[in-house]
Amino acid sequence: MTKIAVLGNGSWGSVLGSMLADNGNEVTLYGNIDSVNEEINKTHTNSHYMKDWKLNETAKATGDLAEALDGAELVLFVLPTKAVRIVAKNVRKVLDKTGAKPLLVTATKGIEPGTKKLIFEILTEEIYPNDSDKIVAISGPSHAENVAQKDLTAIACASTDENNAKKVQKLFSNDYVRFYTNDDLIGVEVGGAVKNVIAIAAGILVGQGYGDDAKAALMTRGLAEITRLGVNYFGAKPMTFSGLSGIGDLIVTCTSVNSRNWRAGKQIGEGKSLDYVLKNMGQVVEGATTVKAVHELSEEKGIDMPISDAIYRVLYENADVATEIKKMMGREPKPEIRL
Ligand SMILES: NC(=O)C1=CN([C@@H]2O[C@H](COP(=O)(O)OP(=O)(O)OC[C@H]3O[C@@H](n4cnc5c(N)ncnc54)[C@H](O)[C@@H]3O)[C@@H](O)[C@H]2O)C=CC1
Ligand SMILES: O=C(CO)COP(=O)(O)O
Repeated sequence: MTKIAVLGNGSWGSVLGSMLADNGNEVTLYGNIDSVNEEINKTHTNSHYMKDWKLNETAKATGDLAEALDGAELVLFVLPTKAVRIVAKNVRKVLDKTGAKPLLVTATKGIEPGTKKLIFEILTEEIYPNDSDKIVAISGPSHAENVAQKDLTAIACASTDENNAKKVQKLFSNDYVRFYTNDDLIGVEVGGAVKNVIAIAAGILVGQGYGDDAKAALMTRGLAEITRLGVNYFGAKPMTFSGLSGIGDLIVTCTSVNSRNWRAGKQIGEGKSLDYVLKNMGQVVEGATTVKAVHELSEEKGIDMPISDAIYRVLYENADVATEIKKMMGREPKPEIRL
């Protein structure tokens, strides 16, 4: 039995925490909403984030970070990107006091605007400077709603240290979720983060009434720009984007009604404002944050990211969706394969 702290008890944190408890581990969930912590402890439910579902009864919740981290050998970050740095700083303070050196795992999918850092880079900076070997990222086509129902799922677990990736693979795998190790930590994180932007675009196309050809074109060209950014700016391996956290996650997020990014895009395509959509979602829409970082990179580094740039303009510069689609289709002719 491994003692695990899960930071973030929304939809994915609750489901992963419960799954790890099902796998025989001692799990404490940490979250910043008292009523959610109380509900998990009293009725083993989390009705705001996961309707009609019960957590493993041994999983506990707390709003006290030191209590969650006490004795933890593994700390799993399942927070929205915008909360990772602040919580990581607080984790560092606790670990400095106790001297503990737990393995860090991130399930968060995003790029921090401003710094343009991936999640493992934030955790390295804030918790283990110069030692990213102690960090593993998990990413792949996996919706909390499906895993909660024990649907069959496959996820990549990536680290610069093969043994740490294998540790996570062993601890997290069971008869319905299969984990594959991957040595491209960067590529796995880039794929998981940027597909959220493309999923917003996929939703917008549906909201505008476009069909299957448009969806397939968007996903394929979306993967091309994810790969271009991953390889040219971050130094990812191109093959990673043919894997679970590349094409795999792109497929599920661009096609599933469970995707918050896709649902947000669909409403925007139907004419709703971003503010309205985010307020009513009640859960994180990571693509709306990551698109800022991607747009900054496209402008500052000259990386050609036409879909992400158009989504940025629609979300943050009031650009008209139909005009953006027309502009995209009218770009100068290009060869298909180029990095
Ligand atoms: N929901 C899903 O199916 C999946 C989500 N992810 C990723 O996991 C991450 C989290 O997503 P969800 O669980 O879906 O989000 P969510 O919106 O359902 O829950 C977020 C949780 O984080 C907590 N939180 C926010 N700020 C906090 C802070 N400063 N301190 C402590 N707790 C804080 C909230 O109280 C809430 O419990 C995202 O990066 C998402 O892309 C990845 C795979 C699947
Ligand atoms: O990452 C996910 C699926 O793999 C979750 O996507 P959404 O945040 O769009 O729901």
